[in-house]
Amino acid sequence: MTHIPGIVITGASGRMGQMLIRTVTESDQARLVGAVERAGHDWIGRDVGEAMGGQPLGVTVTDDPLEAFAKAQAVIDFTAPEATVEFAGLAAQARCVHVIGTTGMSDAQIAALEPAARHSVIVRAGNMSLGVNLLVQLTKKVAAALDEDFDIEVIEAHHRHKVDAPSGTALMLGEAAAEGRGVQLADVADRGRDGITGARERGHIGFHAIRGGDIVGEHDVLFAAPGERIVLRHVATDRAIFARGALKAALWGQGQKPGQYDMVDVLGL
Ligand SMILES: NC(=O)c1ccc[n+]([C@@H]2O[C@H](COP(=O)([O-])OP(=O)(O)OC[C@H]3O[C@@H](n4cnc5c(N)ncnc54)[C@H](O)[C@@H]3O)[C@@H](O)[C@H]2O)c1
Ligand SMILES: O=C(O)C1=N[C@H](C(=O)O)CCC1
Repeated sequence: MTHIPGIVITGASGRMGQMLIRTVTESDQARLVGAVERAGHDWIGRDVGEAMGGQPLGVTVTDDPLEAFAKAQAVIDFTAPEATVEFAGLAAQARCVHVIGTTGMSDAQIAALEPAARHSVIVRAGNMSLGVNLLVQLTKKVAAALDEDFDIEVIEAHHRHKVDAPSGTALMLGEAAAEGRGVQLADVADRGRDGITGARERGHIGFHAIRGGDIVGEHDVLFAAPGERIVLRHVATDRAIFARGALKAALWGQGQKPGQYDMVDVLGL
C-alpha cells in the first residue's frame, strides 16, 4: 500500500493538461492514475503518454470522470467552467481533493461549488504560481497605503487562444486592490474602455486585456498619480509554474478539512 497520492488530470490534451501530466509523472511525490477528456475527443481510449507523442504511461484517457476519480486522491482540473462545476460534484462523491485552475467562472458557477466543498477539499485560484500570489499580497498592501489620487489599472496579456477576459489573475489582482482600498470591486470596476467614456472616475479600477501569439501570461498593476507611477509586474514565461503550484495544492489538500481554499492558504502567504 503506497501513501503517494494518485492524481487525475482533467482536460488532459489541453495546454495545461499536458503540462500537468508531465509535472505529475516527473514528481516522486505523486502518481498519475487518470486522464480525462470530453466525450468524443480523439484521445479517448489511447494511452495518454503516447497521445502526447511520447512513451506510454500506462494510463488510458477516459471520458468517464467518476470512474477515474474513484481511483484517485486528487483531481487537477484546468478545463472550462461548466465542466469544472460537474467535476466538483463528482470529486466530492469520490472524496478527492479538487484543485481548480479553470478561470472565467460566473458568480453562479462559483456558488455551485459550495455543496461539493461540504464533503471535499477544493483549492481554487485564477493563478497557481508563487509569483502571482505574492504579487496579490503586494497589490493589497500598496493599494492600502495609497489614496485615491493614485488611479489603479490592471493590464494583462495572454495568448490568442484564451477565451475569457479579464483573466482570472487580473480579477485576483483587482480584488486585492479593492480590498486594500476597503471597497467592493463590483462597485468600482471599469472593464475595457471604448468610445466617449468621459473622464476617468476617481477610485475606479480599470481592466485591459491584450490577446496575441503565444504569450503565456503577463500582468501589470499600475498605480498612476500626478507626477509619479508605480508598476507591479509579473511575467510568466513557462506554464510549468502553474502546474507546479497545482501539484503543491493537491498534496497540501490531503488531510485538510472539507472546504474552499486558495493558493494563499497553500503557500502560507
Ligand atoms: N489557475 C491557473 O494558474 C491557470 C493557468 C493557466 C490556465 N488556466 C486556466 O485553465 C483553463 C484551461 O486552459 P488551457 O490553456 O489549458 O486551455 P485548453 O483549451 O488548451 O485546454 C482545456 C481542455 O479542457 C478540455 N475539456 C473541456 N471540457 C471538458 C470536459 N467536460 N471534460 C473533460 N475535458 C474537457 C478540452 O477538451 C481541452 O483539452 C482556462 O480556464 C485557463 O484560463 C489557469
Ligand atoms: O493561459 C491562460 O488561460 C491563463 N489563465 C490564467 C488566468 O486567466 O489568469 C492564468 C494565466 C494563464
